[in-house]
Amino acid sequence: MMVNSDLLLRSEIRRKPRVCAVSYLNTAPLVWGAVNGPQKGLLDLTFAVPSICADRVVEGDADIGLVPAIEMARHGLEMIPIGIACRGPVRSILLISDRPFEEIRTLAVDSGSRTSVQLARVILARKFGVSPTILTMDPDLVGMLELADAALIIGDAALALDPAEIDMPCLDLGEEWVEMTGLPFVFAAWSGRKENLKPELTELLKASCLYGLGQLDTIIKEEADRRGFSEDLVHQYLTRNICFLLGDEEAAGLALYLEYVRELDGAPAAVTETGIHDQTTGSR
Ligand SMILES: C=C(O[C@@H]1C=C(C(=O)O)C=C[C@H]1O)C(=O)O
Repeated sequence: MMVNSDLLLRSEIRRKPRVCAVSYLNTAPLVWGAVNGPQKGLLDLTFAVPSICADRVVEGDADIGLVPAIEMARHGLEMIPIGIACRGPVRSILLISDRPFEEIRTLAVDSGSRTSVQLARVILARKFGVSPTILTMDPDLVGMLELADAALIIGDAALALDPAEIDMPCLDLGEEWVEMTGLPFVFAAWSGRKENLKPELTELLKASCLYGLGQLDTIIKEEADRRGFSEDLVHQYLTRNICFLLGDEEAAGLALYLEYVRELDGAPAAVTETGIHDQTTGSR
């Protein structure tokens, strides 16, 4: 008995950290070191849409995940200051409407999203004075607009659309947020239960990200090819739209977002930060 529990304990200790990353293009730099670089083989890494990343962390199936900001707050998770943020247009969070925004009564949202659904509610309420009913669906613009007045599409599905070719009112919610508040917006960050955010793991994730940021030319070529996007789009997206290192301004943007969501319907607490104390921002 003693021997068995001892073995169990040791295998627990040796088990690789279970990390759930977002499957979209924006996550490639964050995991590049863990997939292709010096951190390769050190993590039990899986990929999923953001809503599933949150579920895996909350249900204990992952130690840490790229968790949508709203879910970090809802579940009292801690975060490390590395994730997906923007300081202007984000390009991949699009709200497309078949009528003026003030007339939206129903909004179909991508089932992979959690943070941007609440961001859409905040922008629609504060700027356009509407509080639509939310319908959760697969990210198919035509199908969404058959059932709702407007559609929220995120991630690679949004990158596959060309906003210039959409003949309907279209909002970039990153741009809307920055215009409204003067602060960056944080969509997701590496996050988990306090006891799982071990310093070695947070250092490893930081090293993987820094490695990725040093390999952007390679990432742009390989990911453009793999995902069927133009290199120009991927270059613009990863070097101008998305920020990866979260600093004090991102923290302020996150706190304000949570306050605005709380004003809409009460609840989410603040998110606490842990692990890495280097507050360099990722703006370029
Ligand atoms: C900017 C993005 O951020 C994403 C949006 C999220 C959300 O809406 O819950 C969560 C994770 C991020 O990957 C995007 O994927 O387009």
